[in-house]
Amino acid sequence: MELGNVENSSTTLMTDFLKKCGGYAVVDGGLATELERHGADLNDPLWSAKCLISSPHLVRRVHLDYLDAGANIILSASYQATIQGFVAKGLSVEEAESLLRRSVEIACEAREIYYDKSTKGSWDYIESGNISRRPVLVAASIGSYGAYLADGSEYSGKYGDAVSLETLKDFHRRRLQVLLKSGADLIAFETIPNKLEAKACAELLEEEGINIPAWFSFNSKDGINVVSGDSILECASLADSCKQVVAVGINCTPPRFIHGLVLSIRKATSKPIVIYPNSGETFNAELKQWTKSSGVVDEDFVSYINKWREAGASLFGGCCRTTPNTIRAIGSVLSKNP
Ligand SMILES: C[S+](C)CC[C@H](N)C(=O)O
Ligand SMILES: N[C@@H](CCS)C(=O)O
Ligand SMILES: [Zn+2]
Repeated sequence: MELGNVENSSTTLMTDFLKKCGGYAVVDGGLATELERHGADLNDPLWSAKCLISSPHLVRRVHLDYLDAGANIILSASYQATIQGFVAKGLSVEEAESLLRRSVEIACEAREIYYDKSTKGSWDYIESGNISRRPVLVAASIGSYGAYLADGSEYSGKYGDAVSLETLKDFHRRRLQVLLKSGADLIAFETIPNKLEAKACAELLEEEGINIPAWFSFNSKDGINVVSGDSILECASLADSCKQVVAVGINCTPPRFIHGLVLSIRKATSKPIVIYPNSGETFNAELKQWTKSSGVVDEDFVSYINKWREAGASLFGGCCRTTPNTIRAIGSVLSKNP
């Protein structure tokens, strides 16, 4: 496919999707958070991806809970699933690649189950007088290199001088190729902590001639820059110039920082902006636990939504420590102000 066509078909997918959703779409919430709430122990270098081996039924269950809560986009459990990480656990490369594909298949199965249930909520989208199914996209999650390091590096973005653009491209290449052929509608690059990694992902998308749309989601700890200190404007501009990127945004960042970041991103791109903050709590990477003190309750989280919408965002969900209740509340706010 020529690059011009790639841009057109990718952009159309997101534009049509948002139109069908009524202009604003609901993204799911914390996947790992819910896996833990259901009893999974994620104190492991694979973190949530461990469940792809030990409890795939639980992953499907959590996807389904988010669909029941109103999500239009669900993200696969591949955030910290890497071929390198699975091989370090003793799996073969073939088994590792199969688990990556499985992460997307599980999300697709949840979507099928959800549609089959044909509940009132799943038939609430009306087009030309006809009642249709609520649009649901499955996004293949790709966590940053820092996620694979399993030491919380996605919250610093400091990879050291030894990690070059080529290192990052080599790290991401094969997983991206596998996930591209997994049946996902969208690739979600999540928690990108620095400009170098954004550049690596953008170059890979272009070099591989990829015809599935992608979003780039950065994270921040000051509301001004991405976590490494790189400029959010420069990161968003980089995403803007990549043809395959259909949305740019922020995830796993405290809600109080989002408004300013949306305003900055809007200066760099006219592409849809995706926002899925965490609860505002802090992650202790050594214990792999969250420090509870500083979080916001669902009502507070949701009170920000209209402000983020006015600033220019159009896809809203939650990241770590948010739950189906958060997502239900987001859907409710959006439907009250169509
Ligand atoms: C988004 S963080 C909470 C994911 C877990 C982290 N990469 C770790 O393994 O410690
Ligand atoms: N999609 C991942 C992101 C972690 S930052 C999750 O929700 O667990
Ligand atoms: Zn998160």
